[in-house]
Amino acid sequence: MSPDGLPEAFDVLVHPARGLSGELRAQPSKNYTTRYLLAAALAGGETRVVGVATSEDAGAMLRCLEAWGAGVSLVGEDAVIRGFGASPRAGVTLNPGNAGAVARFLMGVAALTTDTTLITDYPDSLGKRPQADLLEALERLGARVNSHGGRLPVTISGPVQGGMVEVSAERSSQYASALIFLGPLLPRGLDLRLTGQIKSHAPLRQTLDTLGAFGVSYSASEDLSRVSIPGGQTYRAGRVAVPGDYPGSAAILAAAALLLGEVRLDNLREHDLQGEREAVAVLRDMGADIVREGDTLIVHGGQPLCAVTRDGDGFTDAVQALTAAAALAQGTTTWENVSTLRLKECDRISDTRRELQRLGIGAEETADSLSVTGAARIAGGVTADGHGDHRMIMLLTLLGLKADAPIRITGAHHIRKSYPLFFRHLETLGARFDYLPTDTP
Ligand SMILES: O=C(O)C1=C[C@@H](OP(=O)(O)O)[C@@H](O)[C@H](O)C1
Ligand SMILES: C=C(OP(=O)(O)O)C(=O)O
Repeated sequence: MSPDGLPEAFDVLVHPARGLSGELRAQPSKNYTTRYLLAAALAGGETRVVGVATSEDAGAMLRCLEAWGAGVSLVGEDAVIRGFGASPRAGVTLNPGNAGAVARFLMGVAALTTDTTLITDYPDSLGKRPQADLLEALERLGARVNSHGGRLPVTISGPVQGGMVEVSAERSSQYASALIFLGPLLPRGLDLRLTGQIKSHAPLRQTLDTLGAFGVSYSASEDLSRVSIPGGQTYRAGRVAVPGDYPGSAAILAAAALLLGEVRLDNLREHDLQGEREAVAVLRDMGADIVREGDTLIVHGGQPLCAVTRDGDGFTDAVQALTAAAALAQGTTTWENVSTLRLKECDRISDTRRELQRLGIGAEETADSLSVTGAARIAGGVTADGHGDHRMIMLLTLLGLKADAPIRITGAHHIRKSYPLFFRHLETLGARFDYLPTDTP
């Protein structure tokens, strides 16, 4: 059993639900947790990160920072970090699990060390995700890099001085974020030029926001194609509070919109840099009844939904959740400009299309878009493949709640990557799941 009371590895059987009602507090943001923990470690003194996520990705960051020499103690819901500043230990092997952002941010910082090796125990997921754009930028800065054809495992050694460097932001914003975290600690700082069509602006802004929260100065052009960070700075230790998580909450909001009842979701501040905040506006445009009262969103579910066409890049981690709404909306919804979804925990375009089709829902793809034609009903009674991807599992769960007969989702424990209490939260709203232990983690 794991701390959430669920088997270590399991499939989930999702029972159809008539309605969802009740109140929840949104879990802590994944993206801010990883950033605040890293910045706290890069600071000299002690930082209290208030209300950290308990997901596997947060755990991966804590484990790696500790291996590099940070002091880590968990006090209630907070993490207290004693930083290593600009001097992480040399010769350490880090395993960020399946956490892409964690892996990439650590690769950037590894240029402060000698012989940091990053490995993964997810060779079929993180092990396949591309790292070359970041590794080449680090090499151009003077780092020594060994990789497995631009993929993990990689070994990185500094020192690097800094200066001007280009990095492609076409496949992921995480490469640029990694360099931005490194920049202030380099003697010459960084004059970063982002090349290609920049994707995922929102997490980049969260990275810059984090620098600001730790007293680091920088300047950035409006379109983020240039970021200048003066060198020789320090991250200032202190106290930061993690806001609520919009990507995971988007799945709760979509579930609440699809089913009858009233759901109140607290801890979601209105002015937030998480792009997935846009999920609220998208659901409203589809016909959902969502009202905001301060940090609480109130959903009156069961309204008929209609299709929309949107550029999905601004809310990349909410596309799967919104696809559940699209699968039951009238008409064909298209998420455009979402090519980066192919490079996440699974291929969130092709794999999603296949799972939807298997459930009898019309779906089509192009290189950079996904279109979904809403079905009047979903028969269910089938097994769907979770693809080891927490966001695919959220999507399939929502479809199971709306189906006529239960849907079994394989590898549902991978939900713990970002939202360990996802099933528990839905249970408190009235959903019913059977957890079926499996052998293969
Ligand atoms: O910087 C981050 O924390 C993240 C950036 C996004 O990735 P891409 O920049 O690869 O789109 C997002 O999908 C991921 O969950 C977290
Ligand atoms: C893609 C995701 O995370 P990461 O890139 O950090 O693995 C995600 O949370 O959906």
